[in-house]
Amino acid sequence: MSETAAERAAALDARDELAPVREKFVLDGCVYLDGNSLGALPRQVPGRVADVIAHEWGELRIRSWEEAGWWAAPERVGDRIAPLLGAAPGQVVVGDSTSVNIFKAVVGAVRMAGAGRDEILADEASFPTDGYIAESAARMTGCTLRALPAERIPDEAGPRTALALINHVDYRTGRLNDLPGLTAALHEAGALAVWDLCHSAGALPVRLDAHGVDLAVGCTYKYLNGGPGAPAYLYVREELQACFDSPLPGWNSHAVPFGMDAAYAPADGITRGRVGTPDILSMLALETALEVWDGVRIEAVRDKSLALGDFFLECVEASVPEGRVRCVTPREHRLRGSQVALSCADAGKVMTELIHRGVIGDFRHPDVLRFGFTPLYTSFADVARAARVLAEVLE
Ligand SMILES: Cc1ncc(COP(=O)(O)O)c(C=O)c1O
Ligand SMILES: Nc1c(O)cccc1C(=O)C[C@H](N)C(=O)O
Repeated sequence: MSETAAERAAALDARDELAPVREKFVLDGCVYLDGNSLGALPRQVPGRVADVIAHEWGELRIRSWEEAGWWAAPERVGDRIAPLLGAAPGQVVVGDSTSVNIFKAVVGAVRMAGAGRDEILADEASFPTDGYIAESAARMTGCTLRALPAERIPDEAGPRTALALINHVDYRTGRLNDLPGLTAALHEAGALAVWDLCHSAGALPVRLDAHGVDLAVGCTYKYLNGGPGAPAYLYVREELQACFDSPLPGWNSHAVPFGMDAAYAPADGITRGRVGTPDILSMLALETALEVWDGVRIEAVRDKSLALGDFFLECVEASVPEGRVRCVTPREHRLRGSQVALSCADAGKVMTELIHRGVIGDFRHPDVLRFGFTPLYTSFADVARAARVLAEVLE
């Protein structure tokens, strides 16, 4: 079997249009399938960060806010991410963590929703931070919070619903939620759709503008390879920006930040999603990391992601002893993100052993082995090797 799988992998790699992109990353002899938690390092980043430190900080110092473009970086890098989200320019701003942006988006959406809308719906399978922040935002705004399965939202959204906060891809199972359908159902109910794109941005086409998404957030350290703690982003649809009333109106979001006025006046446009001084070193590392996307079609990324997942599942089925793992990721393409999650007895110990043997995935409580596929650098050979090593560990 392993020879056949290796041969098939070689044939698939040989006709992969994204194969050359792998060379743009620093990788070692391991099979790295944890890019859905921390993306690999793009080769260009260390040199750029060294230059920012030595030249822009070391020599230009304070002048860099203007001369090196530091001040405008949150909007500029936002515009660099926007095409990957299917967003026209001027709607994405980079900064803060995803958790902080969830807070801005949820409170901002409640404030936009208007009188009588005092209920927040939240996808119950969300990454925990989404639920924690939504709960606090609900308490602060006098709303009630109702957690429910995402697919119940069309039936449950009603005249009191201000918004629903939904994860595009479930971090644990890899299930892809129906962004167009759920957004349309929320609009039908007069509510706003707020999406967390952490596990979809850079892995599949999102098409925020085309589907009329209201607000969205996401991190940049997974499929966008921005690095540990890289700043997150906030999307506010252009038509809503004039009524976006940020709950964190820091001076960077002021219409005249250097006017130092005691009274707050929000900037126009997506700039009002900013808060305080941006983390420039991380922001510029991210900007450089995004260069790996030059010339890459997100549709090609999606096709390869699904092919990698299909191939992994085939190899696992052919080689892992029957009954040792159960796939908790939907097989259907329309329901799948860019990872495969396998439920397995002693999953924590199994993952430790996989990592010891050079296959890096991760373990999620209580029994899930997660394998993330980053089409820019994951090869079919990686996937065949991961399945083979998994079979060896489980034998
Ligand atoms: C879906 C989702 N939302 C939010 C977060 C947390 O984001 P942050 O640590 O940037 O606040 C993560 C992962 O860490 C996540 O997977
Ligand atoms: N953000 C992380 C971190 O700071 C440390 C370890 C892991 C993470 C993650 O991103 C976890 C990830 N969101 C997940 O899907 O589980």
